[in-house]
Amino acid sequence: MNPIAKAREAVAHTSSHAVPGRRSGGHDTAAGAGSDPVVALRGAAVRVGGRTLWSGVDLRIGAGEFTAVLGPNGVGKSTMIKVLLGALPAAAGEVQVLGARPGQANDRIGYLPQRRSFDANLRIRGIDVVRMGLDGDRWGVPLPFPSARRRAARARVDEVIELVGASAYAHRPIGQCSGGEQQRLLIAQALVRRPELLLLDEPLDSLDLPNQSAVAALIGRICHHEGVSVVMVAHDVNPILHHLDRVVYLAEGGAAAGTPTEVITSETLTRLYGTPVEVLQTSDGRLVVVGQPEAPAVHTDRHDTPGSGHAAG
Ligand SMILES: Nc1ncnc2c1ncn2[C@@H]1O[C@H](COP(=O)(O)OP(=O)(O)OP(=O)(O)O)[C@@H](O)[C@H]1O
Repeated sequence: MNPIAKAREAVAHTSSHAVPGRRSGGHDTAAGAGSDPVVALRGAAVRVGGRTLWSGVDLRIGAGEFTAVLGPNGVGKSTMIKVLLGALPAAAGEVQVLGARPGQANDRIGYLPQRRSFDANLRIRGIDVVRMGLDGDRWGVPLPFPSARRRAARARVDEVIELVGASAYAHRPIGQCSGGEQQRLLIAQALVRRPELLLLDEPLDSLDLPNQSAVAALIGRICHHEGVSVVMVAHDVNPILHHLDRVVYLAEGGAAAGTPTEVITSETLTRLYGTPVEVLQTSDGRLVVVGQPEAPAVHTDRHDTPGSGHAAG
């Protein structure tokens, strides 16, 4: 076995679920080894376009945790979300989500796909976008609900809009809301059915720094105060670092999971990627990963050059 495969095997066997469950940020949630996991993968692999993106992934994500899925561009982070939703079958191994096969518990999951911006001329209001999370499959058709259920639905939409702090602009056309405002409204849409698990695909992408912090804090509150488990694909871990319970780093040959301080280290990432990786900390606490490899055949829109330093994620 070559040294890289050996290193990957070592990481796959020690890190994915054997990293001790010490908590990072002092969030006292019900998560941990004792409770049923919201997500469990065993020996999982995924193939797209005839190529294996990752394989041998063993992973347990506890209930009530805020977990980030990290890794180089093109490693298959968004694809993992698709696997969890049952949109793409695992090529090998076992995958369970909320105790069921992927796709079978989707009515208990809120999902925010990778960001799509709204056309500035779109007249549909923010509140209507949120409402679509409840009855989007019947858009434009009068609700057959009795009036008590209609009132309850309206109350839930108002409640969730208030929860994300979007009351001031929810009646404006969504195309006229800022990127951060649109993202809050989309998070409200994903929350409106009271999901137990929220799957978020790069929700901070293309937001400016203040909005990244504000939306990260909102997601942290939704997780730790509302008790919704969150699995979030992130390109940069720094805006969410202080809200996270766990991180999962994906690599071609496995995954490393644990608290941020356990996983985002030179030693763990060097073992995972089988190549020297250095984790540096700036004076303001930001993490910078140097030397993390690019996955092969990735798209090229926002990639760093291989071997260059970039924010952890
Ligand atoms: N249906 C498909 N057919 C062929 N290749 C695909 C398909 N879907 C995804 N891919 C490829 O699989 C790889 C992983 O894609 P994915 O979007 O999961 O990566 P990612 O880790 O989320 O990347 P990024 O950080 O750049 O968003 C990419 O190289 C992508 O081009």
